[in-house]
Amino acid sequence: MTLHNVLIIDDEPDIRELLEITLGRMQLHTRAVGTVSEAKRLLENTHFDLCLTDMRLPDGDGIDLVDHMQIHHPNLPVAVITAYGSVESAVQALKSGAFDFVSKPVDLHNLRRLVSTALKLSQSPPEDAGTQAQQADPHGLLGHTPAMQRLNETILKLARSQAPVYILGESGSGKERVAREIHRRGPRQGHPFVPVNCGAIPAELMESEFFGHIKGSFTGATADKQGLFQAAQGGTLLLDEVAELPLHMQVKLLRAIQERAIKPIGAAHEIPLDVRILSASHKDLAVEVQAGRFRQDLFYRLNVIELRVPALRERQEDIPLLATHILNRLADHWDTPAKHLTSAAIQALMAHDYPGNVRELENLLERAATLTESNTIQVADLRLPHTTDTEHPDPSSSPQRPLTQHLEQQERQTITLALAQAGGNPTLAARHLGLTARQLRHRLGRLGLKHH
Ligand SMILES: Nc1ncnc2c1ncn2[C@@H]1O[C@H](COP(=O)(O)OP(=O)(O)OP(=O)(O)O)[C@@H](O)[C@H]1O
Repeated sequence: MTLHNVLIIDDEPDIRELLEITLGRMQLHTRAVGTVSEAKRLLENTHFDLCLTDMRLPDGDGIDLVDHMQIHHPNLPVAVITAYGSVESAVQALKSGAFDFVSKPVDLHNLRRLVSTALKLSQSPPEDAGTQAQQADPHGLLGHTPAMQRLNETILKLARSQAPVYILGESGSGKERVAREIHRRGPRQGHPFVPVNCGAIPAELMESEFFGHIKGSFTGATADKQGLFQAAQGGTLLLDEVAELPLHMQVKLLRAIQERAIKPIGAAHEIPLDVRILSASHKDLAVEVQAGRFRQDLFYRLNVIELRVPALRERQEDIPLLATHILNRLADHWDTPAKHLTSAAIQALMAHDYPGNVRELENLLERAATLTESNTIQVADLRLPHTTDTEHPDPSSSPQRPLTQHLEQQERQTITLALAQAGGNPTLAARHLGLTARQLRHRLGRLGLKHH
């Protein structure tokens, strides 16, 4: 077995020694230097698997080194050691491309976690965003437009970092899919990805949902319950619709992120956390902060890196590819031959505005594929607002009907998705939907969805 090589940069001999001893016990080989220039020299002719640098060095700061490595050694993970409580410099280092940080005094548990993540990274060099494999990947983000290629490239970079990412984009534009990709392409891939819809959990249950509780800690707590943070241990937690978090939860969340630990309700001790936090919203959080509805300190912690998912109307050229993919998926699902769009129908799809983005395209095609008997979908079958066939009005689209239908379809999709994400487990799906298991059963019955 080859020993992994770690470069330590710190000007305090005591800390250098402590780190060398600790990493040595982890069967790692170390080299330690005290200045930026020595580090740069060593990096030129020695292979390293990880670099651990202090922030304040005699001839520069840790950020200079992070910048240098992004250019000259982009595949080498670098982590910074920050002074106790200096959140700003940690955030700045993450923004510059450091994959993680530890704060002084260095906690050995955190250090070990960081090192093992880093070593996974250095074993798997970044992939090429444009590969065929990725385009054919059913879980990946489809799209050839420059906007999507840029997004895919950024995702691969962010997957290698542990920095919190705030994903901003219109409803249905693919924010959750982006978050899944960040998780799936990074070193946490073998661990859970837990999406939480912050708008769907009743405020009074939120603390227990997030942090868990101990049996008997409040009326109704009849058994110990693991919270969502613990469910995501080792993996990634997506705080979806994060702008909906009530202020009292924002405080608790900030604390959990800062301390990297949680305390279940009624528990005597904190539990250390190893969870990467991603968040998403269709609302602009900066605006929410200005309006006093979102805490600035939490915003600052979540929004270390901001990633915008383009609206579908900004990448119209991707619509044919997406449409074909969706129709093929439906055909697979229904076990029928795939339906095709006429070129006029493709044109019409490309000209549509999509306030509901990719999800709207999916719904629209599902409706068209369901209602069209033939294997070819024509413009009229799409029932786009400006292409409605006025000579043959559809009796089912009386003024009140479309909204009810639309809502029902949304509900159906949300529930189906939740069940799929929960691996078919209705209790888990109900929890993610903010419903009781009984409420979910009732809805499944009403929508005619059978669940086995
Ligand atoms: N680039 C893409 N390629 C393939 N499918 C996509 C892409 N973007 C989005 N989708 C699909 O569109 C649907 C909506 O995406 P997703 O749920 O990620 O959006 P969202 O922005 O999180 O929505 P919301 O704002 O409602 O939470 C999903 O079924 C997703 O798989």
